[in-house]
Amino acid sequence: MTPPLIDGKSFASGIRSRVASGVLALSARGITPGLAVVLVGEDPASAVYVRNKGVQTREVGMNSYEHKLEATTSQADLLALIARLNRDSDVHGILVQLPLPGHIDSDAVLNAIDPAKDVDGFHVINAGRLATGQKAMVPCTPLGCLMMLRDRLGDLSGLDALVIGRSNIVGKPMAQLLLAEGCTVTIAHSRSRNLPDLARRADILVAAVGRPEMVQGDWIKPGATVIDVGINRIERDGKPRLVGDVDFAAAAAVAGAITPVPGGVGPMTIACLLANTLTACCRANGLPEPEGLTA
Ligand SMILES: Nc1nc(=O)c2c([nH]1)NC[C@@H]1CN(c3ccc(C(=O)N[C@@H](CCC(=O)O)C(=O)O)cc3)C=[N+]21
Repeated sequence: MTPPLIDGKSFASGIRSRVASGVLALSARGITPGLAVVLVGEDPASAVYVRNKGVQTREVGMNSYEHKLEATTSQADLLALIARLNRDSDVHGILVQLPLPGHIDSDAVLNAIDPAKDVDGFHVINAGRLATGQKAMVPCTPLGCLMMLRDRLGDLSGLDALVIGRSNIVGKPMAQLLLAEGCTVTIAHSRSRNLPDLARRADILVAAVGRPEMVQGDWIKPGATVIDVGINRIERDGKPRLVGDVDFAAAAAVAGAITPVPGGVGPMTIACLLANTLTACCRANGLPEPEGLTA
C-alpha cells in the first residue's frame, strides 16, 4: 500500500491563489504589497530559491524589488540599504538571503530589519514573540510545515513530535509552533543519542538536519506523518539528484503520510513567504489579517 503523499507543490499553489485574492482585495484600496529581496554574493542554494521567488511574487500581484550586491559589500553598506528599505512605505517585506558572506555578522543584519517587515521571522523580536505566544512573523519553512500538518491531521494536541535539527530558521521555530499546538515536542540533532528510538516514538517527524537520507525507514513509527525539510544535492549513478533528509522510499512504506523532495516543503516555503508579505502589508495598513495564512 502506498501511503498518501503530501503534495507540497499543489498545496503551495492553493496558498498562492489565496494570497492572490488577498492582494486583489487590497488593490481596491490602492495598496500593493511589496517584497524586497537582498542578495549578497552568489550561493548555489540561494540561487534555487531566488529563481522561483521573483516570478511567484509577481504572479500573485505583488511588487518584487531585488537588490543584488557584490560579495565584497561591506556590512555598513548592507545596513544602510536595510535602513532605506525599513523607511520605504512601498516595501512591506524584507528578506536578506542567507547565508551571508563570512565578513558580515548575520545576526546584526537580521536584527536591523524592522520586525514588522521581517517576513522571514528571523529577527530576535519575532523569535521571542513566537516563543512567548505573541503575534509574530513566523519563519516560512516551519509555517509551511505546520499548514500541511494541520491539513493532514487536524488537531495536533497530545501528539508526540520529533524535530531533528536545531537551527534558528527551521528546527527551533518548528518546535515552538508544535509546542503551541499542544504537541509533546522533542528537539534532536545529528549528535543526539538513540535517534532511531526517539524517532520510533514520534507521531510527527520533522527532519531538518541537512544530512542526505539520514532518517531510515525502520526509524518511522507506522502511520506517522513525516515532513522532510532537507534539500540535499547529491550525485547518484553519476547523475545530480535532489534528496531530502529522509530515505523516502523506505519511509514511505511505513509512514501514514510523507512529503517528497522536491515538491514538498520547498514550494511551501516560498508560498509562505508570499503569505507573510500579505500579512505584513495588512498589519501595516491596520487591516484584518488574511485568514488561514498565519500561525
Ligand atoms: N533569508 C532566507 N530565507 C530563506 O527561506 C532561504 C534563504 N534565506 N536562503 C536559502 C534557503 C533555501 N530556500 C529554499 C526554498 C525553496 C526551495 C524550493 O522550492 N525547492 C524545490 C526544488 C527546486 C529544484 O528543483 O531545485 C522543491 O523542494 O521542490 C528551495 C530552497 C529558502 N532559503
